[in-house]
Amino acid sequence: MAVKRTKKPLSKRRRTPVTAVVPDAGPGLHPGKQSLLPNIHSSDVPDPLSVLKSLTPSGAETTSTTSSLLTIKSSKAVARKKSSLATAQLIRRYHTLNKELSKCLARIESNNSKSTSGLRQGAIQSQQQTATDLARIAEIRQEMDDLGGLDMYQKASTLGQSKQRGGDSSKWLIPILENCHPQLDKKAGPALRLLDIGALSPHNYQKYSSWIRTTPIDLNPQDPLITKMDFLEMPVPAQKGDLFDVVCLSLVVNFVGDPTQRGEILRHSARFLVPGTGILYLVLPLPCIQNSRYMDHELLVEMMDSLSYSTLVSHHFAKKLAYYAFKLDITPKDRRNQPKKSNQPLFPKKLRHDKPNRNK
Ligand SMILES: C[S@@+](CC[C@H](N)C(=O)[O-])C[C@H]1O[C@@H](n2cnc3c(N)ncnc32)[C@H](O)[C@@H]1O
Repeated sequence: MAVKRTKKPLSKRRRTPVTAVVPDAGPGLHPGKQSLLPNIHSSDVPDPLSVLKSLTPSGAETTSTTSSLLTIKSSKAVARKKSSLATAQLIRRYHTLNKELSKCLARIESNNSKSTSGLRQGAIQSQQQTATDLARIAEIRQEMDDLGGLDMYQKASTLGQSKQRGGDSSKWLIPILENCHPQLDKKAGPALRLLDIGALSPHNYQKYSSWIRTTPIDLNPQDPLITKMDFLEMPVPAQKGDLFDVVCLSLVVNFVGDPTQRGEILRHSARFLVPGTGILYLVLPLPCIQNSRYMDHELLVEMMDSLSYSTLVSHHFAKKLAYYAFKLDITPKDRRNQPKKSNQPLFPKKLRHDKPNRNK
């Protein structure tokens, strides 16, 4: 069902930078289960790849001496559960490190600008802080490497996409696209262009290739069919005909450590869509929406409205994930004459739900 939000009068709308506050939560983590997962350190996981391999369902112990089918099944289930926990822990630790890394980098950048303009005492303090941050960055990078780096994170996420864990998130989008394009002849060739950002597999939409043409991109492609590309540096299509009908950001925004960059990714997505019909498909871990002190459904919708996604076509909260489909306005703000932007964030970090068990 399409929910058309009433627009504020133009004079009341703010147009300053968006800072998307999406708290850390690994993909596929159920809010209620988070406290059961201790924070892991590199020393706790000496060789994540072998942990993952040994714990994958196919590696479950099912020897010929196993006395009954029931035992085989339960040992597989236990192995699957352990595998699930190992991947979830790895993903979560990677996210935490990524976020801390971004904070250190942002602080260094801000201290650099302070030390060129500020007072001597302040400059000394900034230099000390920068030295501390640089040392911490080295530790963080080492721990990330020890965990297997982005490559291992992606392998863990791919495991999280496997059918046993609910599959990839493309299936929720398909009925929405069918509803949005009722006249579309699915046999007449791939009429819809879809940009899959942060694609772990190039085959997520293969079943629908008769009517959807997919362009998968990723920072670190796991398949030669995926283009290596940082979306933030992806050039905006020069021709109208090169715009996309769908942009997918499935479990990507929460992956990004820096809140300003999260906002930038969402803002940049609007430049790739066909105005008036283009759909942004946004998937986030459910705790980002339902278990955060700073973010919730209403704030997300308000933020998206400020980025020219004023129509929430549909949303759905599953056990672990929140799915959103937003439609791009017919006249996106980026393509209007805008007054000069202020440096103040449009959505500063503000406490919305002060409850003890909520994510920070
Ligand atoms: C958790 S995986 C998401 C996988 C998949 N989309 C899914 O729904 O399961 C996040 C992916 O986003 C990619 N990513 C993050 N920032 C990106 C950027 N700026 N440009 C392209 N890919 C990016 C990462 O490399 C990583 O592979």
